Amino acid sequence: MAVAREDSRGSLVFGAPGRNLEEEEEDDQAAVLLSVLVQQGQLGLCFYNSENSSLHYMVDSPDNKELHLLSRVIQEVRPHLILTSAKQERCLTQYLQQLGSDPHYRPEVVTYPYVDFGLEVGKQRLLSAHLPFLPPHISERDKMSYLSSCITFDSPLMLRAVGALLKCLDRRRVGVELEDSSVGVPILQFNAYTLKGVVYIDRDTYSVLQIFKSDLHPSVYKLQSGEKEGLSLYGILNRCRSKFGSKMLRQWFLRPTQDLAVLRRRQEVIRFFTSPRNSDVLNTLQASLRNIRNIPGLLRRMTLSSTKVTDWQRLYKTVYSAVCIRDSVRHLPQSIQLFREIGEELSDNLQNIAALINRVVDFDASLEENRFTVKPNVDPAIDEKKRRMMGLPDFLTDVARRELERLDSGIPSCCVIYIPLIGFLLTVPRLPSMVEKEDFEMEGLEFMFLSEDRLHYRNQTTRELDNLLGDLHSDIRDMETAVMTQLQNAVLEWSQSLYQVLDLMAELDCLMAMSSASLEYSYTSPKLARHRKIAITQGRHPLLELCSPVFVANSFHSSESEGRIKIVTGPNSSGKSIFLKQVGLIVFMALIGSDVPAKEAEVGLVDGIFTRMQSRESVSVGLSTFIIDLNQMALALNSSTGNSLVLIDEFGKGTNTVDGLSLLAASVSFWLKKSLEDVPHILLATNFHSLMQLGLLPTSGMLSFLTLETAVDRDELVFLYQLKEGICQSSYASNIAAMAGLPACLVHRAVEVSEQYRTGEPVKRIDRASSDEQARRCQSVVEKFLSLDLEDKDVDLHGFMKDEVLPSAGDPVSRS
Ligand SMILES: Nc1ncnc2c1ncn2[C@@H]1O[C@H](COP(=O)(O)OP(=O)(O)OP(=O)(O)O)[C@@H](O)[C@H]1O
Repeated sequence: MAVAREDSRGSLVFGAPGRNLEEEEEDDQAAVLLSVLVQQGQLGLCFYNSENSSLHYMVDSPDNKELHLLSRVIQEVRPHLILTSAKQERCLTQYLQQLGSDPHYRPEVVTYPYVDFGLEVGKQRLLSAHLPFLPPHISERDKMSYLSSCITFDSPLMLRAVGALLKCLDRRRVGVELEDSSVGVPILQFNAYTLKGVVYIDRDTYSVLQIFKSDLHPSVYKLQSGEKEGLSLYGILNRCRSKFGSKMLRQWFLRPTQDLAVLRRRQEVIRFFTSPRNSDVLNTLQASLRNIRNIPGLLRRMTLSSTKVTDWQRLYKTVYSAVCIRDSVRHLPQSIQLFREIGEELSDNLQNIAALINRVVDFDASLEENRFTVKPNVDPAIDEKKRRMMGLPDFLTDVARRELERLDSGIPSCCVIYIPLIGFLLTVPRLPSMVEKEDFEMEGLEFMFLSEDRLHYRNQTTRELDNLLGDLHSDIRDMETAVMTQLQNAVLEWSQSLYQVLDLMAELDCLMAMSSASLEYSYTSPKLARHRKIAITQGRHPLLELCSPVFVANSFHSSESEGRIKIVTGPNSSGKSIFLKQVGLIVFMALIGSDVPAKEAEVGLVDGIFTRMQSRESVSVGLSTFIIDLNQMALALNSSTGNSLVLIDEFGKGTNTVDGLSLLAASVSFWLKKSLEDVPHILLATNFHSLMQLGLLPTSGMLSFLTLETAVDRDELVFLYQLKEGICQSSYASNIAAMAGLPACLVHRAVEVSEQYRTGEPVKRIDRASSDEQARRCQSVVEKFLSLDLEDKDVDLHGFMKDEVLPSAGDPVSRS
């Protein structure tokens, strides 16, 4: 990480400047700012998301020295800015420095003085925060008791972090950069943030299993516009109709859960929609969901002065569609929890909001005038002014006629016009004789200006009109703006009902998306339970099955009785990695509540999926491939529990064979030495056949061996991709090399050497044939030498040596 620098406010700033918050606001990108404190093994944090003006807090929780919990939160939230105290624990400093070495993600790290993280300071800042949903004149005591229902006050570290975060928001004016300085940064909702029950999956696993596939990190809060999802599990399951549905799905993907109640709630909805009888309902609801817009964005704009006509239209459509969806869902089985909640919890407030907007906003006129316009009968004063405004043209024509009669006979015509903010004016055409300014003067008229060849004047009559009618246009505008503010406040007071719409609709959208995918790809609903068993019958790889014309399904059973450690061998390209990944993906899908690609599946809720598979790009990380492999293996060995799934593919091949083999054998033995309940489900693929041939593993009932079937047909290897019990006897490396197009002579020689090495024979040198050739050449040199007449003075001995004996060695005489 780069050196610390001082920002304009005297705070220390580390690392790359990061993305500018103002720029992001223009891009309509959310800014996420996270404030964190670590003290004596406890972690306290909170973060603000400007997209929906929400403050998320996490109750103080224990974290280890490596700050795994913090790293998990950062992985999920991807804050643009991390704020912490200048006085902090070493582990946090180290963690932040390490974060700076990640080329894909460089948040701005800012430190504030320790005093900004005081507990009382935090509470005071919270009290004076801008909370638009509260009535403006609420007493401090009432505000405090209300706040205690929004945010927990018994997490001191978190509260201290909140204080500093609020200061930072105010200083940077996050989301209100363009507003008047009296407008505070709004907080529209408080959300408790929790990772409890979340299945541990690290970034490498997400990447190797192709759960997400995009260059940028899959952050919940930072869906980049223009970011394309490649072939990935998220890509094929995300059929959400709304943006917030996609966001929620992403969050589910980032937080696979062990919470059985949550998973069953999702499963029962998917089961309903995947029933062929209900496909019409699915289509109708999906169509209505399209009309539900970004409620947080709309509400945020209502706290500022930037509500547009289109915002009112969208809000009306959103609320109206939500009411329609609620009414349709009320006809679906109310035994399904989500349907019941939609039916009950989408309150009549929504109808009230829709009715109020419909009664107040004149959408046609608003669009025409491109400003908020009120319907008749909302405010009698506005109606009166508008009436006057409507009658104005006739009335002014009358006035103009009378004025013309009073003017010089040389003036051909006269009008009375109204210009907003200036008032009423008399206008006459300029006569050709009127050249100089003095020529414009007329008796009883005060010259104002010349525009488009017309002269504009004020006189007694226009002044009387000003007094009588006032600045009608501006008055109407001001009065309508006041009505809009009242309407905004009413909507903001109902914001809780609107957020409820958002959460329930997002959930419905995600589940309908997963149902559509399940129908299209013929998935099945897995049985979930709190046991330590995984049983997948005829499982498939959800991505490969879409790209491959034929996919061979395979089963996987892991339990105490069927062995928890499976060693998979097979020739290269026989399907080992795909099998490992397919098991990982099926378990993952079950843990987000989705149906799975299998004939049948029973999945015990695992607490983590650990992988040691192909390594990340080592150049950018700055570590050798082997070190990365070891790090991944260390994490699996140290952090997996009897309830985890561990997938290991070709561990140990990054160093010399014997050392790699020993490390692999030692790792398996490490798990075998554990008591039965502490051994994770392990699936290990290897090309080290000597692991079994040399008997490097202890005999254990926990260990079982699987191999992928192949056949040789007329010297050609055929992959059957079918898993069976046993150990692969040959690597078939030569057949595979030949299939890959290596030259036949090279493959032949490789087979020869391999055979001699295996049988312990000395490896015969490849240059034996050419030594005969050499003997023949020597003989010819000797014969030529003997034929030379050494007595003859003209014999070119030097040339002979050069050409025949040492053709490439330069000057042999001088060398000797
Ligand atoms: N079950 C299957 N059905 C159909 N095709 C499969 C199946 N499994 C694997 N394949 C095909 O075989 C290819 C190689 O599979 P995979 O990468 O899993 O082999 P491997 O045994 O791990 O090879 P290596 O040991 O060289 O890493 C896949 O890209 C896919 O095209």
